[in-house]
Amino acid sequence: MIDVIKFYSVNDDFGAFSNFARYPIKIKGKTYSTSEHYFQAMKFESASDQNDVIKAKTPMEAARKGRDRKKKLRRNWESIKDNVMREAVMAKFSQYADLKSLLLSTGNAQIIEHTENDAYWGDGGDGSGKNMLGKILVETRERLKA
Ligand SMILES: Nc1nc(O)c(N)c(N[C@@H]2O[C@H](COP(=O)(O)O)[C@@H](O)[C@H]2O)n1
Repeated sequence: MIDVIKFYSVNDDFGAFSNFARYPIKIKGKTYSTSEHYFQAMKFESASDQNDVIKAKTPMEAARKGRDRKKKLRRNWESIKDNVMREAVMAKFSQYADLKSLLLSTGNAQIIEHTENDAYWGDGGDGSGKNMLGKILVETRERLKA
């Protein structure tokens, strides 16, 4: 029984867990090319800034646009970002039966976004990061089991 699952690249065994995986999601009647597009677009209040992210051709481009500090970040972004991620991840895993099965197939394993590029959503590469995305995936799995 695997008790720790690590992912990062979309080509990893569990690469579908990455927000960069190409699964369009629908939230409040709008379609986003990936969960990364949704997450990055929600950083902004202005519809034109959101649309600029939404129209990005790749999740990496969406991330670059979302990280562009020339755009005006939502005032309360730091306090809402975990819930925005929860919403994106739940949308993705509830809208695709194959993804839901993959997530449920991990049983009770810990899930870790393993990367030195990210010490908040990921583990920072050496385990010192918060691994918030991994934790939200586990939370989502438990909600989908219920
Ligand atoms: N592929 C990739 N490259 C990076 O540089 C990353 N930091 C991540 N992590 C993902 O980035 C998203 C959040 O980005 P913000 O730094 O909050 O803008 C989130 O999807 C992480 O899983 N991935």
